[in-house]
Amino acid sequence: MSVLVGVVGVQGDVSEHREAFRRAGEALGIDVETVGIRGSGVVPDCDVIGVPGGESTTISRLLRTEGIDEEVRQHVENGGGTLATCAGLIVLGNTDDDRVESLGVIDADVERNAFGGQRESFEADIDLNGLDKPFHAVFIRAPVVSDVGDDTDVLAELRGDTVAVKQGNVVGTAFHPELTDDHRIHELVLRGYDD
Ligand SMILES: NC(=O)CC[C@H](N)C(=O)O
Repeated sequence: MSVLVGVVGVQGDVSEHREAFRRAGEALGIDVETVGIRGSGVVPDCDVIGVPGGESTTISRLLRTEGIDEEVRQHVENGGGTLATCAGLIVLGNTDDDRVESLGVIDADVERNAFGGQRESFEADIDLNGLDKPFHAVFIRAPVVSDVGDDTDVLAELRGDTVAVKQGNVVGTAFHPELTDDHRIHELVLRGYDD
């Protein structure tokens, strides 16, 4: 059996995510095929989707104009595996920034650019529930999760701020797990597809 992973490809680190999912599949012994999602009609065929970082204003607008937003909503509501990173987390969660049309399918309030000016980009080793060793996380103009709903678990915090969440098969990170050679977060999403 092979698992089809679609990475929303309207903007952001698409090829890095596709590669990370392939490598995570290899590590788990799962045959992973990947596809870029640039228009409607692809998400319904995907077992797993990734929504990358980039600029959440642009990504949310393109999802809507391309007719991908409702398909993503359906996928998440049907329990499909999903990895949403940085801007992807902003778009799938709830933000009160009205320049972003967030979908609200991850029950988490997300604050854009929460680390502000001088700490726009930084790296940190963080402990993440479900991983046995710390994860080296790259933060780029990253958001934080300011509140989560009852069905959403906090996976990781950085100095008191929530930076990774899990809701069923959906994992959201404020940082960029596709930018390092450590694919354990992509593996977390693929687990459950290994039979
Ligand atoms: N690296 C990122 O994805 C940055 C997200 C960006 N700050 C936004 O609000 O959309």
